[in-house]
Amino acid sequence: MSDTDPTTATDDTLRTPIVAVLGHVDHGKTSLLDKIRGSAVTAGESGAITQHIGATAVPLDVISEIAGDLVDPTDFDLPGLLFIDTPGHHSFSTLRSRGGALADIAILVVDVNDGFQPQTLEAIDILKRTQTPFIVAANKIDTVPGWNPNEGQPVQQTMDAQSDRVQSDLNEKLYEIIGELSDNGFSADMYWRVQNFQANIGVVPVSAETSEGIPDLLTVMMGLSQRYMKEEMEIDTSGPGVGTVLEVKDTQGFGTTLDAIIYDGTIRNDDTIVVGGLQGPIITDVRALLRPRPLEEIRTEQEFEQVDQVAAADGVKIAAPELGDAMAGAPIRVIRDRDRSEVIAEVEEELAEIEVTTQEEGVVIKADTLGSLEALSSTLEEEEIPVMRAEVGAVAPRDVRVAETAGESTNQAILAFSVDVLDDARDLAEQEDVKLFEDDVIYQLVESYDDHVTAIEEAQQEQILENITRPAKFRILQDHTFRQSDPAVVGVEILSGELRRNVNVVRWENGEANRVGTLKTIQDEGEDVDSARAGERMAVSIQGPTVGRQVEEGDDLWVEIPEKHAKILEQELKEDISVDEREALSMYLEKHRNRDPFWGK
Ligand SMILES: Nc1nc2c(ncn2[C@@H]2O[C@H](COP(=O)(O)OP(=O)(O)OP(=O)(O)O)[C@@H](O)[C@H]2O)c(=O)[nH]1
Repeated sequence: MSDTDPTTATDDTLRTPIVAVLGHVDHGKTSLLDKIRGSAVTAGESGAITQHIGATAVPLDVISEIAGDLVDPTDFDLPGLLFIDTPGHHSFSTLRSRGGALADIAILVVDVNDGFQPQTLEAIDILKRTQTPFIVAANKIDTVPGWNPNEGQPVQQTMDAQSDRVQSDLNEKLYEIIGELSDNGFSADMYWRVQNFQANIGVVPVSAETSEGIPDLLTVMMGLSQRYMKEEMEIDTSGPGVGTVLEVKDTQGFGTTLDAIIYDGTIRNDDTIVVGGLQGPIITDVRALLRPRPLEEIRTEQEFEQVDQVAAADGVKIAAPELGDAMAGAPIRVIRDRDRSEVIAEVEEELAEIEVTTQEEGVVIKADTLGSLEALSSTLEEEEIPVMRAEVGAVAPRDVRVAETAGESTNQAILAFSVDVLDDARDLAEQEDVKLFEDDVIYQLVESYDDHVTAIEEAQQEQILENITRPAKFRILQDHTFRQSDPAVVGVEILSGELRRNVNVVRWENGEANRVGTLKTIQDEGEDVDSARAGERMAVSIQGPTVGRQVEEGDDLWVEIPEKHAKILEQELKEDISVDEREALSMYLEKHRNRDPFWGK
């Protein structure tokens, strides 16, 4: 272990704040992280920046070197910042700790040209829900037309050096971002105007390309943590370690291992730990704690070196037996001198805390980590989409078997978030007509499911409409009786609605609807047609009446609508029928309701 690495010094009582980077795709999360790492490597002496599992630690002296005049290291006693290496809110929601987000603070990256995009909003929702303080990095300022880059400079300095037009162009874009933040319930301003970072979101213009504004970004993050989070950073680093599983993976020579972030206490290479697993807590003995070798030694035999212990906050790879069932996003707790059952109970509680509500009827959801399962489930809850089964892991045939049992056809679906679908599960799903939805973006996953539901509902609606008698009113034309009876064939004009074949026909007499017969065919100039619309004139055959007796030329006739159909039409399908039909329906209902006010209700 290097002495200059503050994050592993066990006598520290203030731990490193954990920073996550979120934002819309391509807005520059990875570039920004790379730039921070790169600047740190350049600024620090060799070895000052250590490789960690899943995270990059940037110590305070390196930050102050990058930030120059902006930071006076004597103002700070926090050891630096620990940046989580995998950007994006997917990893952010995986990175949970007891009671919320693992990250203490976040950077929301927004492309100045692109402004707020769907994933920006999704990230904001997650930050709100987890109550994580954040600042906004308004990225790509170097792309403003006419921009004159000043590599690595503080942002106000480089902005002042730009032409008036460039300055006003950039300001306009920045104010748009501030406006969008305010639309989402956050009061925000340029960071140098923000007095109270708890009440206001600071916007830091940066370029991940030219490093302009990077000094400011680090300064603001450091200041924010020091000012508002110092108390939360006060931990007993010598206590038993507490952490979160980032990833479960095979490591050559060590079998299944856990990449984990320890956010409290210390983990030692002879500790017994409790880890959240698919079937409940796993109790196992640490075999080795691994961290990447320093860069200069990387060519030597092994990628990892063993360490005796790791203190919060830090990333570590844990090798131990029986980790096959461990879940990404699950808690890890060291037992050491604590009561074993108490620690197990704590892990159980933490697992139970991850809220995924399931119901008897609903869809099946699968996700790669507990955190993402929780995030997906909460999105579905907001959308009122019921979930029947929720699990971490790849989609397997038994998931299809479960989905198949859903009563509603819309629920015979599996929503798979960032997980594999086993080949035999895919085949089975196709065979059993269970719909599979796969995506790495929650809102897109939910959107494609929604589209599917809409399509099913529309098809069902059409099916219902097809089997329902639709309203129409028509008049027998004068001098247009082609045949008097058996069946009567007369010329008619459709007055309202759409007339179809094979319907019963009524005539209103003294407030009563009297059935006169069944309309069998409709002909347009000698050709059979299925229907006729208002305004059209047709020849129709009606089985039952004799013209001159039950019906007369000039009579107004109506399609007879069964009461049940009338009710469905009025209550459920009103939006799906034409204006014309709606008009015919309301006249028809009115006639009935003159006699019986509750008809069709
Ligand atoms: N000119 C300029 N280009 C940038 C800047 N930051 C990022 N880019 C470019 O924008 C593109 C996307 O950047 P990434 O860092 O991959 O974006 P990301 O948000 O990590 O994207 P995902 O990981 O795919 O979600 C890349 O081509 C970068 O080179 C910037 O400040 N200026």
